[in-house]
Amino acid sequence: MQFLYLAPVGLVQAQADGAITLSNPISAQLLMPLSRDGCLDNLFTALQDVAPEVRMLCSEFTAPRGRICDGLHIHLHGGGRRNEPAILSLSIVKLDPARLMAVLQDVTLQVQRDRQLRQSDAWLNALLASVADYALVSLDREGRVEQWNDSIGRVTGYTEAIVGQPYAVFEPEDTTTPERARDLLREADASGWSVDEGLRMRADGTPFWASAMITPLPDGDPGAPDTEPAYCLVLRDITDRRAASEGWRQAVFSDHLTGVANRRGFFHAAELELGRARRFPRPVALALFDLDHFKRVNDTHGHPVGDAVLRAFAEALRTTFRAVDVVSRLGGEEFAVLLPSTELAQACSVAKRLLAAVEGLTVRVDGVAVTFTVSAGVAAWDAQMAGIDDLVKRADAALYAAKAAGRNRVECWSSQSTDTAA
Ligand SMILES: Nc1nc2c(ncn2[C@@H]2O[C@H](COP(=O)(O)OP(=O)(O)OP(=O)(O)O)[C@@H](O)[C@H]2O)c(=O)[nH]1
Repeated sequence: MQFLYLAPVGLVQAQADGAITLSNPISAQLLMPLSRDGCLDNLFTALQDVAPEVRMLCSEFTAPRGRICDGLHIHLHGGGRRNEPAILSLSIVKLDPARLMAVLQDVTLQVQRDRQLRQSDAWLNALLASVADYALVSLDREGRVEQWNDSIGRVTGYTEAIVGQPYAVFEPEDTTTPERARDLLREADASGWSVDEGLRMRADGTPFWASAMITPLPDGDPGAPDTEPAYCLVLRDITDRRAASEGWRQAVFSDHLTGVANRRGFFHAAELELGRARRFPRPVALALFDLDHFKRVNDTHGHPVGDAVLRAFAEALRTTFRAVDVVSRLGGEEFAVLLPSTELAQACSVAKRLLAAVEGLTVRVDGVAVTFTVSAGVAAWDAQMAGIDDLVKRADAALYAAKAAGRNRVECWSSQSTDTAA
């Protein structure tokens, strides 16, 4: 009896003909406004105007007990204003041949929310179906693709098999690091969004230039499982726009002779990378390269052959280092490579690999075959450094040590190499 009174839903016990034998306050609240004469003694009479079928449903239910209806929605005329119920949910159970139990609930808000959700879904589906050059990707907390949709298929060609993969799957191999991918999520957390522009790859291996914007989804529940959607990634194919600005970028940031980044491009990229390393600590290494006795190449074979050697060396750098590494010509026969997310030892071993590749290289131009060697100095970023100039100084000291020790070798920075340089 106490349960009947305290239940958060309307409960009505009635006889087979609808005569009410027991009801709780909530059911009275819900049914009273429906009653024509202000009396509440029969369930069927109370529902006569809004759900006349209930009487018939009960009379046609011939089994001795069982569920007559479940969650039947009753739409009330004129409801929904001033917080009045507009939709009731009604379930009726036949307890035995003589008794019915009805459960009534005001589901107005719930139904409205469902309708709004369905409407949002319809809008989103319409959007996904009509956008031509955007892929709208939901990501989980770890940045993995959470769901596939048509826009992803259209822009990137990926199928549902992409679900669960890190969003870096859209980026060509070696053009990013897991740290870089995480940076964009953290940046989005901190400032509401993050944008990255760069090369992306379709499932069939064709590249396109994309702008990628990540925004955290509102109301993310911090306790939700890691696989729940937590970010929205909007990937836009901007190859056309990029083509228009490419000439300008090339002129400002590329070395005209070798096509790698120029001094300006290097310092621009390095400042960005060190900014990231300051915010989200991770290793960064720098390798400086200087061709050995390059003056002799020019003096012996002429300047055009020297140029061909510089171009061949830049190509060797490009093929040895990862796409995410910033290969640049600082000037003359001096080159620099910035290696994000790389420890000193790893950077030294790649530099050694490069020297070995150069040793096996013969540049043939105008009937002349030229071989050459190169020296390298490698240093690693540490948080005590004021900026990129400090890192360049260290790598330069190591390079000086490599030249002093006989050339065609790699030196990693240590306090001793600083002494040598001094
Ligand atoms: N062909 C060509 N030569 C260049 C270019 N820029 C600088 N150089 C030459 O690079 C040479 C650098 O010579 P040095 O600084 O004496 O160095 P090195 O002969 O390589 O000797 P070490 O570095 O001590 O091994 C000079 O002869 C410059 O003229 C360029 O764009 N093209």
